Amino acid sequence: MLLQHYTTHRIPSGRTGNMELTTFIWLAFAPILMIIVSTKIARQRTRTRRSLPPPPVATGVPLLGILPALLAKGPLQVIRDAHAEMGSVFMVILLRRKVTFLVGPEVSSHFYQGLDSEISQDEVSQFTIPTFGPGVAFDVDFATRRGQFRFFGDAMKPAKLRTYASLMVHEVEEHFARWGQSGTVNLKQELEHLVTLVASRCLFGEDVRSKMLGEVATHLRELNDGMSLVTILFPHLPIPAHRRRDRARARLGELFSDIVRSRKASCTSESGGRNAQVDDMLQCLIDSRYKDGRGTTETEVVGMLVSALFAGQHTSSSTGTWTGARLLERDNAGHLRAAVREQERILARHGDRVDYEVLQEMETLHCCVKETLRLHPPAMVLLRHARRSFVVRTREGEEYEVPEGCTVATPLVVHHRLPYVYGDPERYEPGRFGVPGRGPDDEAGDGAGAFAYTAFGSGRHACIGEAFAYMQIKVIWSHLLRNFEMEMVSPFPETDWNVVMPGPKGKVMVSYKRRLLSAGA
Ligand code: HEM
Repeated sequence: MLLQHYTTHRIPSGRTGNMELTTFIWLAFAPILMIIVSTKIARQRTRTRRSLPPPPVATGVPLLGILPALLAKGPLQVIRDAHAEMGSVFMVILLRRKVTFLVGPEVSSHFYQGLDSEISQDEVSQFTIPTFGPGVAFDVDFATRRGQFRFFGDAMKPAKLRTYASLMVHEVEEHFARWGQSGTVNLKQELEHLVTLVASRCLFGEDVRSKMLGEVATHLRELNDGMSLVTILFPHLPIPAHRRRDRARARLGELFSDIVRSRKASCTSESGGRNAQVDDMLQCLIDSRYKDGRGTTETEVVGMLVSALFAGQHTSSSTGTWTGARLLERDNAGHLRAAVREQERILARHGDRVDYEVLQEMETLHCCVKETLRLHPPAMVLLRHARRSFVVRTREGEEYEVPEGCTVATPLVVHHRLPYVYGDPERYEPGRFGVPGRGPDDEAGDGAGAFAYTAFGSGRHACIGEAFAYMQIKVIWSHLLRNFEMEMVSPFPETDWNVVMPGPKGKVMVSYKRRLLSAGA
């Protein structure tokens, strides 16, 4: 039709007519030419990419792959051995599943920054559904999940964090007031309990907190214990830990549904169904709206409460305990002294006031926690699924094509101990983060670039609760440093590698004696 229109009406005779004819031919054929050229370029690119080798594969047993090695040596050793043998990009086969490991900042950018349509969390996170429950996280489509994470993000803005800081201080003071003049405690158990109380107080208000003392903390522990390495492969395997997990999730569902219902009932119709008096995360979640204007359902709010508690509870309490274990290690007496001196200086400046602004000044303590997280990241390995193949280039200049359809893993436990990123990587050295001028793109300060430090993830799925977690741990440890002399009386804890989020294994026994720190210059 278009061609007919031009031939009938637009082509006059003579020179001008010839020019118009030429223009017309160009206009008509240019798109076709462009398509031909771009198809050729695309084919050329595909050919170049196809010629790249896949990552080297670690040898394993037929059918089982590396499973026997995993059971014999544990995940950390298997990953370390494969990394030492094959370098920063390698593949292992686990029960016929291909898992490509990427170690080091140079090969991590697509993992953290790639589009979800190309490298996604969905396929590898289905095992979390029995823990988080229906209607949330990986039980829902991408858009709904992004909406739900936005609701969390709104509840973690600085204005809200300011309110949480004073609630945290109050809860921490109340908890440690129960300690005697001197004594011995299991620090791990103490902090597990305290972190649950603090999180529930800040995020869900008085309603949930009053129930916390009873059974919620126990159920959260059961959820964590029910997420072992076996769970990733067989989330519904009928083992006792999974049965306990399912019972715990069902009970938390009942408890939180009651709370949501009674909170909703207290919302008056004059306030548009909103509770104007309450300003906690529970209320935020109840009031939140998805982009299409839909409100949250009771099941979703309950699921989000469980998810937020689960995401923050074990991660923060184990980081609090590891921070203590590191600072109380004999070799680290100098770092402990530096952290105490910082508290003396802050006392001199602000008296015993601890709030959001004062917490920002605790840089030495911040670096102590950050260095703890480098050595003991609660998320041992982060996972994705390659929906499309992609190319990675190692530090040595080798290129590999990570195949479509495989699982992609970044093991933080190895990644954070690379000697070319962190000098003397096994040493606890909070000062490595304290050099002024180091930007977020050069966390390690040696030019290794972005993705060198990923305790809170990075890029598209970076942790939403990072600032909250730091605040909470700093409130706890500033209080302990100011009010107690402490000594670790059990050996330095080993790591419990059996769970997905490894923490300190066994008891962490600490003796304490009360003191009152005086303000220093
Ligand atoms: C020391 C404490 C914490 C650590 C070490 C930690 C670590 C992480 C890591 C590594 C990720 C990225 C996961 C990935 O890329 O696959 C993540 C994501 C996330 N974290 Fe945390 N987290 C902590 C505390 C919290 C708290 C207190 C909350 C608050 C509710 C929270 C909520 C989340 C959420 C919602 C995501 C998903 C973000 C997304 O996918 O867009 N975390 N966290």
